[in-house]
Amino acid sequence: MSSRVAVGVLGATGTVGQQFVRLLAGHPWFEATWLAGSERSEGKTYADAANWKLATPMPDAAAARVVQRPVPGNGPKLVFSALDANVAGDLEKAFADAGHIVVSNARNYRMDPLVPLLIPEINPDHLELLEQQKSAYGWKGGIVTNSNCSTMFLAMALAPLRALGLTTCNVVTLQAVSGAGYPGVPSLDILGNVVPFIGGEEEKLEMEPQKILGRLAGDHVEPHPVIISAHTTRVPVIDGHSEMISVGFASSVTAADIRAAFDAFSGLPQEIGLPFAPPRPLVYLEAENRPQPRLDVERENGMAVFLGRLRPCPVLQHKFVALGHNTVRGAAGAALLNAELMQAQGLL
Ligand SMILES: NC(=O)C1=CN([C@@H]2O[C@H](COP(=O)(O)OP(=O)(O)OC[C@H]3O[C@@H](n4cnc5c(N)ncnc54)[C@H](OP(=O)(O)O)[C@@H]3O)[C@@H](O)[C@H]2O)C=CC1
Ligand SMILES: N[C@@H](CC(=O)OP(=O)(O)O)C(=O)O
Repeated sequence: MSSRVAVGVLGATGTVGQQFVRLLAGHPWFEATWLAGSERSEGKTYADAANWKLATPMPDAAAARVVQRPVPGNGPKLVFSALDANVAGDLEKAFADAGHIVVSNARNYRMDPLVPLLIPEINPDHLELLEQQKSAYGWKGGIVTNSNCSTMFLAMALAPLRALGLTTCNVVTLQAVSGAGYPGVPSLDILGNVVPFIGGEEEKLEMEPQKILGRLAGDHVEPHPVIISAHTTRVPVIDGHSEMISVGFASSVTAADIRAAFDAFSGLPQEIGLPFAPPRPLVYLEAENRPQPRLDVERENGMAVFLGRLRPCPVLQHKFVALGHNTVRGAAGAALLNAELMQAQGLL
């Protein structure tokens, strides 16, 4: 019998769900024993239900599992959610109510004041909000979320700059098509093209980092005061969101200060050696034409954020490029790291 903790995946058949299934197959602590989908998939084997789009083969154990109906109370205590946001609100709440710990990718509860919007390298203490959920909402379980994928890479890059007096940020994203799920953006809209609109994305990029970078003050998070302006675009890249970031500070900061802050950035996952923690959360690439999605996004198992091209900005003070894997560090991998931290802290 396996000594790994049994876990479930809601939305296991989708783009992010498939990354969960792939990453969990080799996980040292967790074992996916329960895979759930919509009515479309219920009762089929995972092999028949999932339109597998990853370059690695579908894990054998998952292929043979029968996809379940997402009924609260069924399945293991810990469930990862890769649910479509149209249904995640009601379903995740019902699972938390029934005693499950829901570690979610969906946007529905990210800005709930009592739900941790967790990046373990930045705000592990925000997990203390789980206790408040129990008393305020009466849930027997709880909900922890990871951020929007573009927010993830921006917040990771900005976190070490707080100590330098970060005040303002302008970000322009170039987001991969896998961010829109499957089948996602029609090929005739995206091939040879750039679409300068992703619904709701700019609002999330402007608000979520303030909560993530904020300070836990008893029963709530005081948002970090950084002001962010975001432009988001969809580009014909398969995996990997690039971000062109400019930053301003309360007083003059040198490029050397920023590089030192990037290079020194590390957190609790690295300190306690969580299985999915990248050795360095931020990896600065020296070449003048990096990071690039095709060359860099799969490095470090897709769990690090790659930075480069730090240079002066004549409008704010400095500018640089960031890149991250949107369905790994921006979604399934981030949720796995969140759950690893919770397991290490005895919260599961
Ligand atoms: N793609 C990305 O890069 C990122 C995505 N996210 C978020 O993660 C979530 C999943 O995204 P993604 O994988 O791209 O989406 P997909 O559309 O690829 O997958 C959606 C999943 O939800 C399931 N589902 C849909 N309706 C129901 C229902 N009524 N009951 C139960 N299950 C249902 C689907 O099951 P079935 O196949 O059986 O119909 C499928 O497994 C979304 O909330 C998204 O916003 C977050 C960060 C990054
Ligand atoms: N909107 C993101 C993916 C996503 O689903 O984000 P969110 O979980 O914040 O809705 C993208 O298109 O790349």
